[in-house]
Amino acid sequence: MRSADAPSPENQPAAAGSAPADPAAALTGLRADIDRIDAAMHALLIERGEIIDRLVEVKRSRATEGGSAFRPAREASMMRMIADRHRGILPLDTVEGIWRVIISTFTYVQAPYAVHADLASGEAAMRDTSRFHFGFTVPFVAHMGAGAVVSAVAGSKGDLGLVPAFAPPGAGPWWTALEGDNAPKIIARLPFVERADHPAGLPVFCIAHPVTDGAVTEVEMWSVRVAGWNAGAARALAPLAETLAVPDRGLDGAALLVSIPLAGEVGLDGVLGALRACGASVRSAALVGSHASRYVHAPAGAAR
Ligand SMILES: O=C(O)C(=O)C[C@]1(C(=O)O)C=C[C@@H](O)C=C1
Repeated sequence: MRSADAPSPENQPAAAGSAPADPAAALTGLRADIDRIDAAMHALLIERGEIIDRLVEVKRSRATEGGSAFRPAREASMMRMIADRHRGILPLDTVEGIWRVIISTFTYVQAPYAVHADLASGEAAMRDTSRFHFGFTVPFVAHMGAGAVVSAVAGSKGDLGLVPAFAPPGAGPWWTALEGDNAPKIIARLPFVERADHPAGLPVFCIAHPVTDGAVTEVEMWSVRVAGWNAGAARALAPLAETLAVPDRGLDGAALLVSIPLAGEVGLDGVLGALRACGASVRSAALVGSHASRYVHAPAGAAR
């Protein structure tokens, strides 16, 4: 069998600028090549499904495996490999979207789940993000507010939640509901592959029951409650860690969701120290998840 990525010799494209002697025959031949490639890709997807069947059996035999099929670390590394090896005229967005749908749908066939999304800060962008990353086979459930999303995930067997990775005006401290060993956790930040013109670029946190296998811990997410929150503390934190801050319990209380890269120099102690140095007192700090570090992709030749 000829390799799917090599055009048949008789269908080699004419050299640039030179028209083929028989354009109709050339078109027929090129379409035959496209049919051959489509059939090979389809056969590979069917074979991928058979591999997933075997993978499910292996997972069942391992004590470490939980009920959910999500493996965020594996997904992040796959998306990075895909972005790195991509070339040619097909836009990276398309390649990324195709693989997101492949992976999410194969996750779904392993263990069905729904995606609960918070539409409170706009429906169109959140729907686009959900469909881009999870396709149309995985059911989409709309909610108004991140708290409702967290509750839906907590009450489900293995569903996912999507909430904006920013605090819209009036948002509450939804992440405090992630405190506690058995509460849902942040397991990913999407999109995996970040770039300025991403077609589904709304930054979202992905929430699920705690991942027992395959969690990615490059960035830890901490829920921190402080009293004495003030403008100086907010300014001191800004260069140290990405933080969502909303009012909490009384006039000068704040609930913070702090992203702390494990490879970074600051760490949780540095963040808490900076808060204290500005007169804020730290009431509690709880780990509420982790995710892969941002993978910023720039086109070849552009600065990363
Ligand atoms: O590698 C796994 O554990 C899989 O379940 C396979 C697969 C995939 O389709 O590639 C699906 C779900 C996981 O989140 C990661 C990858």
